[in-house]
Amino acid sequence: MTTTRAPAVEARQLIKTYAGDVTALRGMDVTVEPGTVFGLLGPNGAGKSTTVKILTTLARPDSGSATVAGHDVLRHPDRVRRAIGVVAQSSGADPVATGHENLQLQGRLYGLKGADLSRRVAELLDRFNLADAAKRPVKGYSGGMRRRLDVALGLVHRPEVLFLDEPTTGLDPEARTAMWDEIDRLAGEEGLTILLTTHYLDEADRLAERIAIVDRGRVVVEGTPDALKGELRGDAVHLELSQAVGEAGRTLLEGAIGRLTGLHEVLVDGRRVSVRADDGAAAVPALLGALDRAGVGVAAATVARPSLDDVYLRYAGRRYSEADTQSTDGLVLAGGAR
Ligand SMILES: Nc1ncnc2c1ncn2[C@@H]1O[C@H](COP(=O)(O)OP(=O)(O)OP(=O)(O)O)[C@@H](O)[C@H]1O
Repeated sequence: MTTTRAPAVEARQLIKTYAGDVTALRGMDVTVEPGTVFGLLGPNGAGKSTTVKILTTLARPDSGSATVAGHDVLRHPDRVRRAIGVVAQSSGADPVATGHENLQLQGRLYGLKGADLSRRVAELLDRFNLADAAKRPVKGYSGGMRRRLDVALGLVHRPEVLFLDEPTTGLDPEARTAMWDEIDRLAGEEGLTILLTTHYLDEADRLAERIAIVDRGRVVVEGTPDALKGELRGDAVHLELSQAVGEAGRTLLEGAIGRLTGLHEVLVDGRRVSVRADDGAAAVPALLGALDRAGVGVAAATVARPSLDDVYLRYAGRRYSEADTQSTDGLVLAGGAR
């Protein structure tokens, strides 16, 4: 017999307007199944942090409802707080205190004490590879160590649901990969439910079983990374012509390429030819042949799997990079999300 477990997180039609008439959420819906990693993906200002703030009881929606670990965030915020761990964008650790002291304090805040507290702190220091640095003040930690301590702090009281708000922003590539491995481990071995927000397409692709793409305060599309990418049929083939073609050449080429089988969405623009192909590798020789017969030289050809950036473009109607007007710091574009 199969039993259906209630979602670990369920938000329905959340609306939130800030002072100054900024509508941060315009009907946000999120459902996260227990024991899964869910990624809220979107550029700056999309509404990810506001959603997390409401789900973690730090902000109230104007309307809409939400439950976390089965508790209503508005009616039982205290129960929600006991069931969740929160790793905010900015570190909550005291920089003057040591890693050990920070964890001890956090544990006491959640009512742990004595041998139970000491055991939990030692376990987390070990687990997050911070045992050697445990007696050093946090201000001397590297970015990666601080972030690992932040996650450890969020886990002291053994929460059911962990919220990670941009867990790897500002980390170098090595620390980022280490954090990804850690998140994988938490989800896999400990059955923790994780809701993470991220700007990084490749991060969502790598970690999350399901992704919701958020744009202007609502989810524009949701699904598994593969399903989202699979919606973009086949491979993207890009050719660079040795010379730009004019209007007549464009029509001629689009016609010639369009007659080849297995190719769709042919677009010729100056020196660029973009085509969707059922099988990109097989399409290249056929394309080169067609262009050769049309007397057009080709300087370069690339075949790429569709990226989440392409999905974003399709559903949000703009490029991920264009949507992010405030900061492109570390933003991973199409190349990172293959
Ligand atoms: N306290 C606030 N007061 C006024 N406006 C706010 C406040 N917090 C967020 N906003 C605005 O609400 C919108 C959504 O912001 P939010 O921080 O939820 O987006 P985000 O997707 O988390 O962005 P980021 O990736 O930059 O954290 C933005 O237009 C933002 O400027």
